[in-house]
Amino acid sequence: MSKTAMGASQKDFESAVNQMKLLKKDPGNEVKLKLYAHYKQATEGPCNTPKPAVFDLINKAKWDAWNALGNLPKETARQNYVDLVSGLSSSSDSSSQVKPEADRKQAGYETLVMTSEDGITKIMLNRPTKMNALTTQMYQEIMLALEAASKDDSTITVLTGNGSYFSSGNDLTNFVISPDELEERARRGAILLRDFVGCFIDFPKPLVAVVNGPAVGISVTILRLFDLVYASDRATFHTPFSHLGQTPEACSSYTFPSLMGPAKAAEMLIFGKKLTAAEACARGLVTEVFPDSTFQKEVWTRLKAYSKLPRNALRISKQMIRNHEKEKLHAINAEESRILQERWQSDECMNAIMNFLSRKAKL
Ligand SMILES: CCCC/C=C/CC(=O)SCCNC(=O)CCNC(=O)[C@H](O)C(C)(C)COP(=O)(O)OP(=O)(O)OC[C@H]1O[C@@H](n2cnc3c(N)ncnc32)[C@H](O)[C@@H]1OP(=O)(O)O
Repeated sequence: MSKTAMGASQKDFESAVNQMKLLKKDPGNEVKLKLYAHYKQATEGPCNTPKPAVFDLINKAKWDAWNALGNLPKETARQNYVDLVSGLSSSSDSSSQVKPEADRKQAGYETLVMTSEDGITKIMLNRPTKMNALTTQMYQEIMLALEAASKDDSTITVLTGNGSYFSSGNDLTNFVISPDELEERARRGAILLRDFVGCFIDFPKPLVAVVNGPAVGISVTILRLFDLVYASDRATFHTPFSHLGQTPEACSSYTFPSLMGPAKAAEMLIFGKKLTAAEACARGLVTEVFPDSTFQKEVWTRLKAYSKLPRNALRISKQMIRNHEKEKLHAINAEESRILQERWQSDECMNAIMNFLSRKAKL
């Protein structure tokens, strides 16, 4: 649907509203909130209802989105709504078309960029405007990408981030749900977490993290399941679980104390101390730190040289190291996921997420 000098007509708007009802694929919470806000602004004007109670998570998030539009004119909101729906319809149209094999690989991932070159498969988190915060879709796509990488003919697999962050961890809007959905969503979240971490425990080839910028939460704890961790000196490592009413995951309740000693692990995992790249390297979480100005060049030169080493020897050596603790890691992963399932339903966790969503608290 094209824009006109006058903006979208009422007819365009109504047709977009109807198109939304036919949309097959869930566009995700973020887009749904935007659509809601623009619909309300287009039909009722600026937000005019009382702010919902703090525990009414879903209505509060909707109210915030509508209220954030301020005095945006109805015509502009109508046009924005039409544009949003038009973007969604064209992407779902194109995904339903049959594509040639080569295209399908690229189109398969919406939140990642996956490339293979010089014996290296690179999985890049690609949500730079949200600091590569991990949505449910992203966890699922990372698992698919790891499975594909485990079977391709590359020697090394790399995970990195696009933009200024490696990743800001779990996307906190994953928790924007109504109270009656909470139990079921926590149950599904725990399964997703267990399966996600399980893919890293079982990954059969050398796995390298290229930590291009700050890392938060699960994007820090998962690092101990990599074989090499290269970090820019701009990167920081932050696990603010207690601040979020949550507890450690990705086996870190076991791997961090064994890596850096219980006292240093407690400082990070219980008290949320943020480490610089140099500190993380001193504690054994990072293999090597590079100046940000030469980070990409130095790291990729190093990895290209490693990727020429005998592939099977690398793979077998990695598996020999991992096999000593694989069973234990899976048991710890299951237990941590079970505990988080309970935590996600706690008032402490809900309050922390509400604070983030209402921008009272930032790390
Ligand atoms: C099923 C699996 C469960 C696994 C469990 C894992 C536990 C964890 O990972 S806990 C860690 C959770 N992460 C956080 O608590 C980080 C929250 N984010 C922040 O504190 C700040 O955004 C951050 C310090 C990372 C960056 O601050 P700024 O540089 O000031 O940028 P902005 O805050 O303006 O961020 C830009 C944009 O991105 C959105 N964002 C960033 N991180 C997240 C996140 N983790 N979840 C949701 N959204 C995130 C932020 O809201 C901004 O969005 P807009 O306002 O729409 O522009």
